[in-house]
Amino acid sequence: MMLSAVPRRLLMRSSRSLSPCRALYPEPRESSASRLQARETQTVTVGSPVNFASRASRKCRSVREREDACNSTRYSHLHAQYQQLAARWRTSLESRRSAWAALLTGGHTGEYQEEGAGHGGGGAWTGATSAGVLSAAAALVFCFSKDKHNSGEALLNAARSNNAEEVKRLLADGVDPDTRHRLGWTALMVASMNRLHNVVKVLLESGADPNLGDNFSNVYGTSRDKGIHSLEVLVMREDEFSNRLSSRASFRDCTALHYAVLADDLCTVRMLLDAGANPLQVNDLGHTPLSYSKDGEIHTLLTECEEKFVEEQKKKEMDERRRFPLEHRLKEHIIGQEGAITTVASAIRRKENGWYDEEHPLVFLFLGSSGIGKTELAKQVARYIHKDIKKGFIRMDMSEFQEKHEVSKFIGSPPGYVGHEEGGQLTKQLKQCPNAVVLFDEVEKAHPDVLTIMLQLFDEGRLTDGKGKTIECKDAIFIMTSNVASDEIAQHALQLRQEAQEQSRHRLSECLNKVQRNEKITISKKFKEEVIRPILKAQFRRDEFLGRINEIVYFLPFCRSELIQLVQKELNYWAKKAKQRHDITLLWDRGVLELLTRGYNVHYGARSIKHEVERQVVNQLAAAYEQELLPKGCTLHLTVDGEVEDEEEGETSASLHLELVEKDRKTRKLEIRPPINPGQVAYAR
Ligand SMILES: Nc1ncnc2c1ncn2[C@@H]1O[C@H](COP(=O)(O)OP(=O)(O)OP(=O)(O)O)[C@@H](O)[C@H]1O
Repeated sequence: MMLSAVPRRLLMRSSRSLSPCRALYPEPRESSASRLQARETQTVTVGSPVNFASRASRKCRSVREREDACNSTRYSHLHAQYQQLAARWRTSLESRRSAWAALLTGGHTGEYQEEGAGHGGGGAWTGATSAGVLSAAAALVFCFSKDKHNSGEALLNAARSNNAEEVKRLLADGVDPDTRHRLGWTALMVASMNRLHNVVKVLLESGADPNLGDNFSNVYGTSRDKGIHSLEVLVMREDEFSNRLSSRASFRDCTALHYAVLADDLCTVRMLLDAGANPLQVNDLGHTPLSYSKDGEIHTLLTECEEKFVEEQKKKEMDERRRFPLEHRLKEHIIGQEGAITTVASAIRRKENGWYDEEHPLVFLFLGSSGIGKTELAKQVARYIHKDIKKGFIRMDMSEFQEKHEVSKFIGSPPGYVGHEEGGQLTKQLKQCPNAVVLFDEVEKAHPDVLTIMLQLFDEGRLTDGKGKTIECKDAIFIMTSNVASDEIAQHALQLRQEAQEQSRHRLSECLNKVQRNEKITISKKFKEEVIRPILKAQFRRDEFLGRINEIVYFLPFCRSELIQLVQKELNYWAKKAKQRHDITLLWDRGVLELLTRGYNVHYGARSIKHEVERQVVNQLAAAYEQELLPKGCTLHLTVDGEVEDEEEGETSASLHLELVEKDRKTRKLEIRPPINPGQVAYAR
């Protein structure tokens, strides 16, 4: 059932509960015991929030019944625990109330007595004390506690007791307005739930964040997470937060605004919205504050604010996109592949700004050899669009759908067939996020029937699963990757680079000794039409399939400067690991980068660089570590023995070795015993 459908009825208590903290409330003319007894005789309607809310007392009652029936030791124990807790909380609450009362009235001189250490912390004062006998000094000692934890607790207590002056004073003393209760909520949440307007105002003025979410889930979940008895959690929640909320419903990630709406408090809702509370923020259950509002002023206000907020957010995103274009973001993660990045970013820009055909989803085909950044680019696009990459990125390995019967794995089997209940791999994930970035990896391996389904998906922007349910996904982005024609593309790119190099050499050789390479190349239209299109047509056999692809994106082999960046990235990765795991600082020369680029293999792309670094550098580090040659906290210098020629061709006798940097900055070559012998590693193209 959608919680939003019945949130208020289930989340809020319509009458007072019979929990231990209720029995402790200082209602003057009735003793706690008689109240507890009276409440135990109340009839509780099954399924109503009252019934729902009075679990602690029901537990207590059931304990007694069972005790009478079978004298079970287990339940006597629970009962005893309950009694003990109730007594402890009575003492604690009464003393706190006394302290607050003393503070509020300006304080009286008198005496106070502290209970044994470890009993209830700062608030555990003797239950015999009352507001009258508590001295102002005692109250001040209680509230002026210098301990950070205690002052955070004091803030929460002051907020709960509607003591705005004390809240102000504590905040002026430097207490963090966003301090959390040990069960997860903040003072602003407490004040919002309890309609304490002055406290809300003071907290917001002091910079309390209205968009923080509660870490408290429900009584049982929190009890499990924190390792605290559920009764104690229940008592704390009722006593120190609110007794009007269900103990079962989850409140994780509820903001102060969610609570103000639950409390039906227009004034607090206004204050929070004015202070920048986000009306679109969802809690753990995916509900915005609006889902908890009744029809009326709060509902209207929140609806208006949601619309305004969406507009503002759009504006902000536009500004952000202008200041930091998608191309720049992608280039932070992807080395080279400028053509691919520009093509993809331009298509997404068209979509984001409303310059697109909203009837069809965006479809890309990424072509190029292995390990060259196709998957990485798809992931980065998903991260940019969705932030939450887990749901926003769907990856389908199309080699799993090579057989005709595997179509059912893709979209689910029809009723009566095996696996009908499970649903399809694609449809299940698309249902969760219909505007996801979907990667169809190695699409050339898919069975033609699967391609037919994909064509329907690309063409109509919707998909019908085995159960007959239709998923609308016109806003999704579909990316297919393929290694088809990768050799031709690589060959063509290398040829273009060579030609560009020749031209540069020709132009510059007269004035420069070293030729400056022009490494930017563009795949020609002629090559795409005459070489690539026929290969794709032969592979996919259908013009309409190719016709539905918005952009065919070409990924090219890495040039020299890109290889240097890849090696640098890899070494940075290992240097970070060395520091984190072993407190070792790793440094290297430029020559090391040059030498490691020689491990590049055009068929394996960036993966070949990763493996080369592992072989030549990480192996040495691991062996030196094993042989205890690396003192803790040392600095290592990775350097090259021999000359690394600048030319890409030919062999070199150069090799890598590790040096230990001594305290006087002198270096000492590490003698790593076999099997690692870097001197024997020769680099061949
Ligand atoms: N251009 C690049 N910039 C940075 N890292 C890259 C680049 N290309 C590949 N890598 C790294 O190499 C690894 C493999 O890359 P990726 O998965 O994107 O390859 P691919 O092109 O999809 O190859 P395949 O077709 O084999 O799946 C990843 O760890 C990725 O980070």
